[in-house]
Amino acid sequence: MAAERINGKQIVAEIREQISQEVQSLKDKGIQPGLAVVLVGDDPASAVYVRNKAKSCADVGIHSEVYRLPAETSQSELLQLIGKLNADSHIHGILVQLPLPAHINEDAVIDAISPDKDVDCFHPVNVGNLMIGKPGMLPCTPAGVIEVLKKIGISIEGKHAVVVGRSNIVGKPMAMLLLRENATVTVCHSRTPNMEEITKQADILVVAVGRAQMIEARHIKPGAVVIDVGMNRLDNGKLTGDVHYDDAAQVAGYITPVPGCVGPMTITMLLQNTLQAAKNKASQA
Ligand SMILES: NC(=O)C1=CN([C@@H]2O[C@H](COP(=O)(O)OP(=O)(O)OC[C@H]3O[C@@H](n4cnc5c(N)ncnc54)[C@H](OP(=O)(O)O)[C@@H]3O)[C@@H](O)[C@H]2O)C=CC1
Ligand SMILES: Nc1nc(=O)c2c([nH]1)NC[C@@H]1CN(c3ccc(C(=O)N[C@@H](CCC(=O)O)C(=O)O)cc3)C=[N+]21
Ligand SMILES: [Mg+2]
Repeated sequence: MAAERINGKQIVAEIREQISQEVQSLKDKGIQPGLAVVLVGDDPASAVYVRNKAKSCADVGIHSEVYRLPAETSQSELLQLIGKLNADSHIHGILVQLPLPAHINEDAVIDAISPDKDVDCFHPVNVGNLMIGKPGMLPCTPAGVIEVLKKIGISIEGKHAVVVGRSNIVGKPMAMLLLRENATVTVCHSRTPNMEEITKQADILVVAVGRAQMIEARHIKPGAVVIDVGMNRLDNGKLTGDVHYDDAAQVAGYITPVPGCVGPMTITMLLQNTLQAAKNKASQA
């Protein structure tokens, strides 16, 4: 039996409709949520994401500003801009697009973002709060994956969730969010020798590796939910995930397409975090 393709567009549209309404009611109180996106250098993939983010903000009524800085921008210039955005009362969220050029220390940049405005949830304070289960900002890509599972009615509690990849951006926070939802979680990575044996036990398999189409039918338990976070550009210019879609779809119960699900969900969670940051500030005032 072929897997059900998860309709990301529909889920994204539903959540964005709700965000729009909440943005409007904040605006009625005189507050417009604002997001600043900072892009250093001219990586073409990053430029596409940054454009998508700005357009998505406009669609739901969030103010956005994009700062495009040349690749040779110094770390201190970047830190100065972050300081200015931290102090700007119209800006509730700050996102510095990663990766940064090699001469800039990413940790120093992330540390400089005010945790209240850290809509990526990359700042150590927010990562720590996530780890100990305190309420706060949630990381966009992992939060988007949890939303997708909930929207399609998959119960997470008690399931064996396997995450492939352990980056600070995706794999590690993904494992933490699944654990919060009471899954039993296993994390695989490049030193996992018997990966196929482990992925085959997954009821929910989340793949975030960055290797085009590496996960095939043989890695998947019949009926499993397969969530593909990967974004790989092929030589022909097409985007593809870390999962071999056609092969995996023969075995999986549900599967997400690339493009069309986790990417747009990530941006939707960014909008949600920006809205939340604006609401938090309004309630403090
Ligand atoms: N849709 C979206 O919004 C987003 C998509 N992405 C995409 O997700 C993918 C992963 O991104 P990111 O987490 O930043 O990538 P990283 O390169 O930071 O991490 C990749 C992880 O995969 C592991 N890995 C590498 N090779 C293998 C292998 N052969 N078998 C098992 N594990 C392996 C690495 O292990 P080790 O730690 O041992 O090196 C590492 O933990 C990329 O395609 C990226 O473009 C990323 C962010 C957002
Ligand atoms: N500080 C920071 N925060 C991030 O969240 C962040 C980052 N840096 N660096 C890069 C990764 C990647 N990422 C994506 C967001 C949207 C799509 C997206 O919209 N994808 C569309 C297609 C896009 C296309 O057509 O190229 C889709 O999957 O349908 C993809 C990838 C966020 N990231
Ligand atoms: Mg760097």
